Amino acid sequence: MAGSLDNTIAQAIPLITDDTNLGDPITEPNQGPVVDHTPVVDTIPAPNPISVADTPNIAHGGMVKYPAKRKYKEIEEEEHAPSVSQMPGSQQVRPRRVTRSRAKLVETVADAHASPADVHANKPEPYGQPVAWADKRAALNDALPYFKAHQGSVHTKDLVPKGMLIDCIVGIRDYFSSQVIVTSIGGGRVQDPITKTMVRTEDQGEDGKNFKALKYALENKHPFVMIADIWQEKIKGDKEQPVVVYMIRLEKVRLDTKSWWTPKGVSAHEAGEFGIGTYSCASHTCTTCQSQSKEIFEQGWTCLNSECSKYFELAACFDIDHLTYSDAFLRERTAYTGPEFDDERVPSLPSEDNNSIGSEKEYKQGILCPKCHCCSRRIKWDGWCCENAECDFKHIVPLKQTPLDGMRSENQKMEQRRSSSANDVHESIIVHETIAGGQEFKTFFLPDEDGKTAIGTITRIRPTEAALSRRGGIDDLYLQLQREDLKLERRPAKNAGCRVEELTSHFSGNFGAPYKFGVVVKTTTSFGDAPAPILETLLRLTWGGKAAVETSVNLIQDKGIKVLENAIPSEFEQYNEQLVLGYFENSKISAHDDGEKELGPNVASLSLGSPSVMKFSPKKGKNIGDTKDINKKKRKPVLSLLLKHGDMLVMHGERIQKLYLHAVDPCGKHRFALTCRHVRPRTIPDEEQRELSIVNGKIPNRWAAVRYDGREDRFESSVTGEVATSVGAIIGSG
Ligand SMILES: O=C(O)CCC(=O)C(=O)O
Ligand SMILES: [Fe+2]
Repeated sequence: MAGSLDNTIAQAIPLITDDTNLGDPITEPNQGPVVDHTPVVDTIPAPNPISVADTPNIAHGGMVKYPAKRKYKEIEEEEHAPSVSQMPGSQQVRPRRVTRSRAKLVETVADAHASPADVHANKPEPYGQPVAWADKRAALNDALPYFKAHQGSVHTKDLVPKGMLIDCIVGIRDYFSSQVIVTSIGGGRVQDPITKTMVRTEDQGEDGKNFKALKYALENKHPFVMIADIWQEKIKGDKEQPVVVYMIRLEKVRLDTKSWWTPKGVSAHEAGEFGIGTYSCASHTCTTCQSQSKEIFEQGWTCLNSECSKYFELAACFDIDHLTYSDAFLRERTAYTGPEFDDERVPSLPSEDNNSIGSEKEYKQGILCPKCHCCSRRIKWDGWCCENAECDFKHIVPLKQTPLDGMRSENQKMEQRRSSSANDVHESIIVHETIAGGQEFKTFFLPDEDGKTAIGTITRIRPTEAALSRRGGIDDLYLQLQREDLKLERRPAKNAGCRVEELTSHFSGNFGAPYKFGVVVKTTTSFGDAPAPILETLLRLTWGGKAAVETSVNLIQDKGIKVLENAIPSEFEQYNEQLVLGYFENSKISAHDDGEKELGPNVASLSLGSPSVMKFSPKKGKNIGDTKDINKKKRKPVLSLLLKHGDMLVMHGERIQKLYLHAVDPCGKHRFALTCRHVRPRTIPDEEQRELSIVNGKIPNRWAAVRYDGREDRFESSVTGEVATSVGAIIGSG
């Protein structure tokens, strides 16, 4: 189906160009006096790796300092980009322009792993500054409300396109000027098994997500830059066969302001800046199908209705690689007839608000640095630092203490909601409840693949009300933690198969022995330098960990539970590491195991603040639980547990980590999870690291002399014999 060339649609999709290499194909000026369809691409200077294209009502305020050295973009190849195999291979007969553009294009692809500095070489200085730019796609996604596509080129919301990313690998006929962009619509390509590049093997259909969204916007006049048209053309496919692709023509809505990427000092004509009505592209009616098509090619008119037998007949006379757009088509400008629209491209900085804590979801999004326009993610718990290494901009919105009553009501509501939900525990799991000193122990024996033999226990320990609210109790611990600088940061997530760097959704910080965990926690603070609430947590979890081991061992004996030999040890190895995770609203930790080879079999965590749901699922291929999904990566959980403020959760038995994954989804605005482990120094091959784990994991003497007894809910000093309900009473006087 050919697009109607008469449609003129206004769009407000911000156009984002990964302009490390913004287009190159049509680089050679037409011969003769007309030079305007030159410029664009090869002259678009692209000062930054990824930037938001200028739209007329954006003010480019302030001077921009560009990074001297730009890292090469870490963007996945866009779906709309052409592949190497689409590049023509043989020498061309026709125009210099095309021949050169092909050479350039091949170069472009070959350059795909070159440094941005090379890619930008020989491009002239731009007229203005980009509204927004970033080194990483993830930063664009985090900072810009109008571009949140982690893969693919078009960001849509409720089926309406909001932003489009055009990357450095361009199509054979792609065209970029100050006012017009012609490019293909992404989607429908597959990876060539040999070259690993994305190739087009067949005609692009109408069912692609991007096509549907852009077509919808075209028909409904949703504001954007402007989609002036969508139509189909033929290009060469993976085996040089002609394949049909959808092309799109984007025009700026307002033509009276200069685009930032226009080369400095060139005339309006050279930059391709034309008014409405100055040029017009002839349309002709097809004698076969009666539909109208514009004369878009320099080589002559062809019917652009792909359902017509005369569609793209030009291809019979010319190699389709040699088709070039006509000057009239490239210079014609379309009047915008859509509604007024808000063209705000610069989101405002989050500010302090009396009704917010500062950990609500809006505080986790990225910012657009007002100094250098770099899209910057919220990496640090305390605030935003510009991600441009050359910019010193910081934006701090201090987190307020979370009100205890609000936090409590979050917990209560969650408990009520969960009490009505069934099927949280798979039938193969043995469950026992015991009470010790008022604390509720719930122990779950996780089965091996035979469904009968236990291989580990999950114990949830729920404190008494008094243990939460008494002076020096768990509520106080939570408030104290919020006053400490825990050096929490979001760190690069290890995402198998994902080439785009993403940060973890939660913030983390490590104390004691260094620990590598799904994410790389590079730094650690020794227990000697750790703040008091971290060490108090260590004492509490040490009791919890030991109590869970004892309870498990007693239950095995008392109830005659069948256990895999040595899978649930009765010994407890003292923790020497604590990982603190901080969760804002909507943060979570996705499925993982804590099965690093350096770790002991016992892992205990304390939940503080908002409630959460922790789920255990069998790993792929393990004959456990519901086996209908046995070969799926994401499997149905066999255990789903509510973790409330003050709950401890102990995993005991290293086989748990081999057979199961766990994930935690907090439901609220602010949560901490503090998890202690035993990192076995002798298993660390590197001498320096081994030494570090011993030194950093050493508990300072005055803390090592104190023990928490959860049954009595009190701290005791083995040196002075003092007993108190608050650890401060002992440490302070010790
Ligand atoms: O947030 C939690 O409760 C769980 C944390 C966790 O799984 C971990 O630190 O490994
Ligand atoms: Fe974990």
